Amino acid sequence: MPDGAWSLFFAYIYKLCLRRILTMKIFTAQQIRDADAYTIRHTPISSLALMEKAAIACTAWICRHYNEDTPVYIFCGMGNNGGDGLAITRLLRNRGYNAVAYILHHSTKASDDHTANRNALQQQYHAAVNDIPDNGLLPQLDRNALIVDAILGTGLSRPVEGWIAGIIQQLNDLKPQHEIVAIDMPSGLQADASSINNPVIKADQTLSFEFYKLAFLLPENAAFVGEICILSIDLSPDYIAQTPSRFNITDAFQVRSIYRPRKPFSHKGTFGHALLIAGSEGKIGAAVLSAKACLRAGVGLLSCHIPRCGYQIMQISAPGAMCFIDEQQDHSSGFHNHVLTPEAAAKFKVIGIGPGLGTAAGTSWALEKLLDHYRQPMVIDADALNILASSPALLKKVPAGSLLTPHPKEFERLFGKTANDEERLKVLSQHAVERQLNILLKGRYTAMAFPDGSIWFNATGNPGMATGGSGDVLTGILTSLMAQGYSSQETMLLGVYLHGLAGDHAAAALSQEAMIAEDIVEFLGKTFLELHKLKPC
Ligand SMILES: NC(=O)C1=CN([C@@H]2O[C@H](COP(=O)(O)OP(=O)(O)OC[C@H]3O[C@@H](n4cnc5c(N)ncnc54)[C@H](OP(=O)(O)O)[C@@H]3O)[C@@H](O)[C@H]2O)[C@@H](O)CC1
Ligand SMILES: Nc1ncnc2c1ncn2[C@@H]1O[C@H](COP(=O)(O)OP(=O)(O)O)[C@@H](O)[C@H]1O
Ligand SMILES: [K+]
Repeated sequence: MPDGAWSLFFAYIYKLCLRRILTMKIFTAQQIRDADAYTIRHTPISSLALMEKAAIACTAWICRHYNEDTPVYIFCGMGNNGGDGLAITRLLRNRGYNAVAYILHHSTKASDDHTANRNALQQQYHAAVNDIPDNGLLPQLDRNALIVDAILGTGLSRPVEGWIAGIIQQLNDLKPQHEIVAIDMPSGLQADASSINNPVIKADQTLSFEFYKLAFLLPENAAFVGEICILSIDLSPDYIAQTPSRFNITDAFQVRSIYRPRKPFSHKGTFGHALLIAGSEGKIGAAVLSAKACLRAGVGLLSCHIPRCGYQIMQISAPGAMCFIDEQQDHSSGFHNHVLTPEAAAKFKVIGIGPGLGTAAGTSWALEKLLDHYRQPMVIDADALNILASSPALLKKVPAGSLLTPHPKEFERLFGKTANDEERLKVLSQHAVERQLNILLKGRYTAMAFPDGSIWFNATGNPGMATGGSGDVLTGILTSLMAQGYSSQETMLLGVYLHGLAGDHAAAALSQEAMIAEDIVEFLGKTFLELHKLKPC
């Protein structure tokens, strides 16, 4: 290739990487409007052309997923979301689809781009434009038609009510005979606030522009959002780069830039010695899963503190791990002895505690003693969290920089009930900031809150991981990465991503149903290889 072509190629790859990094940001509805306006002001693209770009991307997606025989009904509002719908109707017609637009007059004034697209559609395909009167009655729809929801997008300014709410209800009632594809947002869903008890379209698929919206990542909105596809419409990279966002989503390139491949002359001392405190009678499996994950995620040395009943089980299941055997048969109560002096504590790069630990009185007592002496960041999970939840004074003693990994029930025990998911995120972040802790809240999109107030979501993982022991595996991975010298924040971002991706590989090989927590450990190897192959951006 000539030199000029190479530099063009590299510029293209750089732009691609930059765009990937930029679109990790989750903007508010207002910031998205600003991005839109900035792009129109600072690049040679008009607002109508931007709408056309959005419509072209949606049309291409629809054509890839539905054939020309599918009747398409497009319900359009009076704003720019409706404008998108009208443009999509025209573009689908151009491609031979029987697409018809229905306009809902929820406002007396249409946006300029809505009007321009209405005129363009009417001029080319007069019969494709219909108005729905405000009696709120839906037209008769052909069987198995596709419904496109372009009623309301990020311009939603209040909960939907009245006859528009009635239309949303009627459209939802048409499922499952008809699938619904929402443009940008399912109508009625607020981008940045809870929509609990509001009328919202229940989309099977949401085609959204440029960014994930916060609402898409909240469990309470799962029934509205369906599958998500983010379509790029080339909003200004300058605006995106210079605009701070509190919420972000991790991606492969970001975690690749955190991941540090091993240097040829490194030795087991380079990768740290971790102490894992886990297991009680009947729950030694949790300790084993965690230990195996810790070893597979690359720790240099691993010691496990376990009750007497777990000794043989651990040595046989995870021969790579060393064992400290507690005096107690069925639970651990002497693990604080490892850290009574600073010299003893310094032996371990990190302590991971919790999986299957139990909440016996002796265990709670030892945890209190441990927290009295140990000031390094720890990884705290499961029963260790339950013990902390029962004592606010103990929670205060957790060393700054520690990682707390509650699932929703443990979170509620620790920090109390909340009215909705948005409020729960606020509480999550507030505790991370005030206590200088890194706290994740497990789920489909695990939310990770950091002491600087930022919240990162993870998108890897699948429902196959909803099986006992998956969380124990995560604790092992996080403990391992901390031991290897990753910072608390790096550990969380990288560890949660790897855990989910290993789960995705396990599901692809074995099915979501048949995969079990051990399989997440088994597929960590494939996951590291995949990460290693990526070039950091
Ligand atoms: N930024 C981008 O990346 C790009 C964005 N694009 C698209 O633009 C969309 C945003 O468009 P938008 O700003 O015109 O808002 P939109 O969602 O159509 O709603 C506004 C209308 O709804 C009304 N209204 C509000 N609440 C209501 C309620 N509860 N019940 C009833 N009515 C309600 C409000 O009227 P009013 O409040 O005055 O009554 C107004 O008429 C975005 O989602 C995307 O699809 C792409 O085209 C290109 C690039
Ligand atoms: N539907 C899902 N999509 C993605 N990840 C999931 C899903 N269900 C569970 N997980 C992941 O599996 C893990 C389950 O953890 P946890 O509930 O603590 O399990 P356990 O206590 O049985 O070890 C979490 O990391 C969670 O994010
Ligand atoms: K919509």
